[in-house]
Amino acid sequence: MNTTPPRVLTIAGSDSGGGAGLQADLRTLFACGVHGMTAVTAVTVQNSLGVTGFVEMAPEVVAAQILAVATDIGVGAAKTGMLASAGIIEAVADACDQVGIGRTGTTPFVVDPVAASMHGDQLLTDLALEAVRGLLFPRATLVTPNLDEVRLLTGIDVVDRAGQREAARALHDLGPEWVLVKGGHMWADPECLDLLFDGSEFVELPGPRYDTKHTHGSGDTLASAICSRLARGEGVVEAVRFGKEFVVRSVRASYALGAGVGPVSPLWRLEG
Ligand SMILES: Nc1ncnc2c1ncn2[C@@H]1O[C@H](COP(=O)(O)OP(=O)(O)OP(=O)(O)O)[C@@H](O)[C@H]1O
Ligand SMILES: Cc1ncc(CO)c(N)n1
Repeated sequence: MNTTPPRVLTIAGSDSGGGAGLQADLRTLFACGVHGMTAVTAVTVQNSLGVTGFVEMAPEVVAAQILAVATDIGVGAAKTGMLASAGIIEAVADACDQVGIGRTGTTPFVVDPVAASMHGDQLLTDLALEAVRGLLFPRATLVTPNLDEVRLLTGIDVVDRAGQREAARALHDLGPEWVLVKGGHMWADPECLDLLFDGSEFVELPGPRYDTKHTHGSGDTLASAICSRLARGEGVVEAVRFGKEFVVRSVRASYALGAGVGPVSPLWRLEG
C-alpha cells in the first residue's frame, strides 16, 4: 500500500486558459507532492488576453464541497483564490469554522485576496472586498495580497520598501496571524522583495525580477506551494521561504501561450 500524501484544499475559481486559478493550484500542489482538492467558486471564461466573463457557484454548493472533502478526506491546509461574491465569502467562512479550517480551528488557512486578474478584470465585487476584510482576514493564518490588493484593502499606495512595511502593519491590524506583502508589482524595484510580518518581526524574502511578461498564475503558485509545506506541519516562515524559492523557479520556467500573457510553470520540479 502506498502512503497517502498530505492533502490541500483550494477554494478558487477555474481559469479556462489553465494558467491561473484552481488549475495553477492543482498543478503546483501535484509538483509539490501533495494531493490537491477543489471547492470551485466560479467558472471564468479566460485566455491569455484576459477574462471575458464568469458565472458564480451558489454559495451553498461552495460550502458543501468544503464539508464533503473535509469530513471524509481531511484537509492539512487550505487556501482561497477567486471568491467572486460576498455570499460565497460568508459561506466559506462558515464552512471553514465548521471543519476547523483557520484560526477558529487548527488547520492552516492561507487567504490570497484575489480581486482582479493581471489584466485588471474584476474578480470580486466591491461588497465582497469588505467581506474579505471582515470575515476572512481575522480567520487567516497568512494573507498574501499583491500591491493592487493592498491598495484596495488599506488605501495605501505602496511605491517603496518603507511603504511595504507600513502596509504590512495595516493589514496585520485586520486580524490575520501573518501577512505576506508581495513585491511583484513594485515595478521600479530591480528585485522582487516579498515582506513577511507577524505583528512584531519583519522577514524579508528577496528574489530576482526576471524580465518576462509571462507571470500569469504567479500568486496562485506561491500560495499553493506555501500550503504544500503547511500541510506537512512546517511553520509559516519555513513554508513561505519554500514558496518563494518555488515561485522564482516557476517564473524562470514560464512560457508564452496564446497572444497575451503566458503562465509560470511548476514543471521544472518534475523534470530531470
Ligand atoms: N518578474 C518576476 N520575476 C521573479 N519573481 C516574480 C516576478 N513577478 C512576480 N514574482 C514573484 O511572484 C510572486 C507573486 O507576486 P505578484 O506580486 O506578481 O502576485 P500576484 O499579482 O498575486 O500574481 P498573479 O496575479 O500574477 O497570479 C511573488 O513572490 C513575486 O515576488
Ligand atoms: C480564476 C482565476 N483566479 C485567479 C486569477 C488571478 O491570478 C485569475 N486570473 N483567474
